[in-house]
Amino acid sequence: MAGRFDLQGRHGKSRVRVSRVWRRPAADGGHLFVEWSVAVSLVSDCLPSYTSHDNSAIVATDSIKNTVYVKAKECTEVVSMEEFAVILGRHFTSLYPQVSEATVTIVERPWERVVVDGKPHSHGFKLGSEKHSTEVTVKKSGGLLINSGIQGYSLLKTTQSGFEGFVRDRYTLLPETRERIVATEVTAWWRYPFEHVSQLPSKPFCFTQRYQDLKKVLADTFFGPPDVGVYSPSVQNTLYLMGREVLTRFPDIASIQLRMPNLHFLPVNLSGKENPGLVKFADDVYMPTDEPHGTIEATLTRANSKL
Ligand SMILES: O=c1[nH]c(=O)c2[nH]c(=O)[nH]c2[nH]1
Repeated sequence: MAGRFDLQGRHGKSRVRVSRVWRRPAADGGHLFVEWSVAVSLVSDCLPSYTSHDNSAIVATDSIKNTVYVKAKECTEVVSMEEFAVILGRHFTSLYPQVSEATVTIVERPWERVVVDGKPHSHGFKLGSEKHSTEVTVKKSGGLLINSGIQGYSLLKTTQSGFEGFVRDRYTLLPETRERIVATEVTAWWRYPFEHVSQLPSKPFCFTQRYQDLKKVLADTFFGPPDVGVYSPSVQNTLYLMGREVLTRFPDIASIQLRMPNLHFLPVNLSGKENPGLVKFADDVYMPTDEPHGTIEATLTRANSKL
């Protein structure tokens, strides 16, 4: 309590951009490279800095920023984003008595190794699209929360999608269809099962590999087999099947949250008095638009989960 008011504060540094190279020989697969945007937010007992001129308990946000670079330097062995976030969280909560909790958020810029003449390049990278991110909270007790996610994962298929049987009333114009384009930009968040730093796997569990595997399960479920695909009766149903497949394939994931906007491709029909039937839609010409777009989201949680 600070006088008559209940006061809770946090401070930290956002958008701390750091890159790291791990210089493996070409024979071992070449250089590894990451670019991360790191945010650190501390729960720290420094109330006098809010209510008076006493800054004596503040870990300066400038020092927080410097720490990100010091820890990146110290990671001489390859680390995943999740591991790096835990390293930072443990550092702040163990070094400073006044810091009871640290939340570290990292978003990765998706640099991907290029392939030249069919061979993975030893030190060349290009920027991909979808982004991997993580939010890790470490408590002084060692209590842990690791959520990771994917953003901007754009998926589209040109057929095997429809939408029928929905409410028809005086507000309805949309025709029913069994043939449409379906496109979305998936955002997903999932929770890892480690609840204390002592439970963290050394190896071979690798957060980065898990991200790649999970991404593949999401896409494979969305698309279906390469030759025939799989019919989607709604974005809702496809979203559910994607989430269910993740929970089925990865028993240690307790819960997944999926957001899948429905990015519309509208049939083009152009007609006027002088040019009747100028363009008649035959599942060929569309007007892409994401404004407005449908918003479909759901969270799937394992039925027996503690969450
Ligand atoms: O898959 C869909 N789900 C909806 O809820 C919806 N609403 C809409 O107009 N089109 C669609 N498509």
